[in-house]
Amino acid sequence: MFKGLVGIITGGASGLGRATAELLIKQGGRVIVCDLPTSPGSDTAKQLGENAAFVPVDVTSEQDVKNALQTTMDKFGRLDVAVNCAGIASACRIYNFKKNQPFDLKLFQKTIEVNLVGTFNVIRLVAGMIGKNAPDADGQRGVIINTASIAAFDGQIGQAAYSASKAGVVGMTLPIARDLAKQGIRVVTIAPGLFRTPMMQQLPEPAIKELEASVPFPSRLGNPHEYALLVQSIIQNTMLNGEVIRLDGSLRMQP
Ligand SMILES: NC(=O)C1=CN([C@@H]2O[C@H](COP(=O)(O)OP(=O)(O)OC[C@H]3O[C@@H](n4cnc5c(N)ncnc54)[C@H](O)[C@@H]3O)[C@@H](O)[C@H]2O)C=CC1
Ligand SMILES: C[C@]12CCC(=O)C=C1CC[C@@H]1[C@@H]2[C@@H](O)C[C@@]2(C)[C@H]1CC[C@]2(O)C(=O)C=O
Repeated sequence: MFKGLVGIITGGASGLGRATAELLIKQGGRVIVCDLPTSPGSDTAKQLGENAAFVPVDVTSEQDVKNALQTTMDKFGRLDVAVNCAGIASACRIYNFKKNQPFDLKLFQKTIEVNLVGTFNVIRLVAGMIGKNAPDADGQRGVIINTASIAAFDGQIGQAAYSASKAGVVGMTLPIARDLAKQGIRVVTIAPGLFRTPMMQQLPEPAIKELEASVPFPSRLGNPHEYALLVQSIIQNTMLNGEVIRLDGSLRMQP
């Protein structure tokens, strides 16, 4: 299905990113796994086989992302798809009245820096390389897929930083799609609900059970493969552009 296709996946060493790398390779694609040097990215790429390579990347660094693009060119000669999965979760109330402590400003800045600025940094750099592709019969050169969260719309208590970072990803989806439309590069954002990944598994199992029960149907955490299936569908469907797609079993998170 994806023979000849080359993708970059940030946050590709874990969770949603890793499942996406697995599916793209299974469908005949080749993948550059980008993740922090401290991540298991190198082992992940080995497990994925010869159609994968790992490049240590902090998505907030211009130089790191440029290195990843250089490796993509050297190893696979082109880039068709970028999937932005790198992200961090944070939780802090705006003011802790028991401790007389305001929200930690550094935590707010870090969350925005990785989730929003990091995603933007990758988009602005991959666009140049995807734009070099010859257009297909439909005039398309490639696709950029971002990961927001339903917290962009129904942010919970303690989620001001995380929700703001993801709302930023939602907000820039349409204008960037418009910026890149003439080059035939599509931009689509997925807003996942609750997925069973290491990010979620920091929570104790009883808390996870409670979260699962809050999902109308199916009342369970999403499987990362289900996220990857949506990535596959976005790649295949050229009409999808400038949109944010919720993938959440119709969950609307409570305060
Ligand atoms: N798991 C869930 O329920 C949901 C996750 N999301 C979002 O999906 C994305 C993927 O999350 P998961 O797979 O669940 O988490 P995860 O924690 O399993 O994977 C995230 C990956 O991003 C990498 N990463 C973190 N900071 C980075 C940086 N500065 N540069 C490069 N890589 C970095 C981590 O090393 C990790 O491998 C995140 O953006 C997250 O906010 C959104 C909604 C729900
Ligand atoms: C805030 C949540 C839920 C309540 C809890 O006990 C612990 C949490 C920390 C991780 C959060 C939880 C929830 O808000 C959903 C998100 C924001 C989760 C991190 C990723 C998350 O699954 C998401 O982005 C959902 O859309």
